[in-house]
Amino acid sequence: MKMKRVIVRRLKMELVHPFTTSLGTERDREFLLIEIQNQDGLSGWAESVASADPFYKEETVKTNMHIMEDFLIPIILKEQINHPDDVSQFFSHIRGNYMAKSALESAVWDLYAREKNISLATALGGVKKQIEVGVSIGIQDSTDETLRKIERSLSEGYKRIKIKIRPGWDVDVTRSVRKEFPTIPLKVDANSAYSLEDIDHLAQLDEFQLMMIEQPLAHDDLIDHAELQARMQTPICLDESIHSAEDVRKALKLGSTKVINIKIGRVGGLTEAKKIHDLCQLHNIPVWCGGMLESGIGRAHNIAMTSLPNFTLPGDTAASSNYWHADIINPEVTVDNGIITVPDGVGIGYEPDRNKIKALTLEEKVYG
Ligand SMILES: O=C(O)CCC(=O)c1ccccc1C(=O)O
Ligand SMILES: [Mg+2]
Repeated sequence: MKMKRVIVRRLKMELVHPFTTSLGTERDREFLLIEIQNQDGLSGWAESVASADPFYKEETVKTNMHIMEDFLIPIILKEQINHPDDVSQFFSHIRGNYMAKSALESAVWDLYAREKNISLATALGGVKKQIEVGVSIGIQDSTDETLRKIERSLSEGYKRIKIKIRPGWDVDVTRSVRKEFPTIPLKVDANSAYSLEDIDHLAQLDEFQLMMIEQPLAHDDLIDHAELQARMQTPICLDESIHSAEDVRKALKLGSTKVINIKIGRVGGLTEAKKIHDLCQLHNIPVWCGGMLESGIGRAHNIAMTSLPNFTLPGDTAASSNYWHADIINPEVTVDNGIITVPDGVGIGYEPDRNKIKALTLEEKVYG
């Protein structure tokens, strides 16, 4: 592969509904969209899941801009990349900055699949033609609103429900949900809102036959999660704590987790995501694809990755219309009775809509 040009666009898209977690409320998403062009005029696309604020993880749109411009893009333009797996090798001496690396690497993956005239799912070794998806429901103003939102999602066919929790909005709301919906696949996500001091409180969640509790403790912790897991029956699923297959190896050794949420951006790209998938498969640890309120382009990468065989639990990849008035791909991502059909078109399988992208672009930088 020979990369000719990298275009970084900064976009802002307004969410259909505000999304509240223990980290705060998001009303829109500002993010970087990457287009990498080769000599033959083909383009590979991806987005960075870094947001404007460093609340979920350290990275932001601005730190991504800096790392991409000063370190990563010069590598993409200079090195001979024979396969997308090479990219993470070329990036490996740059510490951290997973989301920035992932955005560029994922665009190389899309370009690679387009050059080979195959789908990204096929390029990754995907096997599933259809994937099951659930929905992530933010913290609402009242329990009633939460119940109504869940009811609507279930009527749309979503295969499982995740609700966000935080101190003051956890055991009681979960009890109400369970009472109204005794048998639905249900899980909760705390986004690191608790500490081991809350161990007795969190253990009350064992009453509710949850599929899992996602990232209850600190964003960078493995040790305390192991102590909590020893105390709770509900499986712990790590999100924020996992950046690599190495992190997964350590978490399994410690007993910190029984399920892994894979987010391509959080682990530095699709090559590392595949490694985590394979390692978990080897250890009979189920994985599922997390979400970061992506536009259609990041969503398309998530769908391709979820076609790998060990994505056995429904992911957070809901329909475009769950987030956006109008998405930036054609067609939009649609969900039929909780199922997305993995596109078999070339690359990510959805066409980026240049007119819509242009209308949402606040800034554009061209390299090469
Ligand atoms: O619908 C989605 O994209 C998932 C939303 C979600 O849960 C989330 C959104 C932003 C940041 C972190 C998380 C999370 O999974 O913890
Ligand atoms: Mg999470």
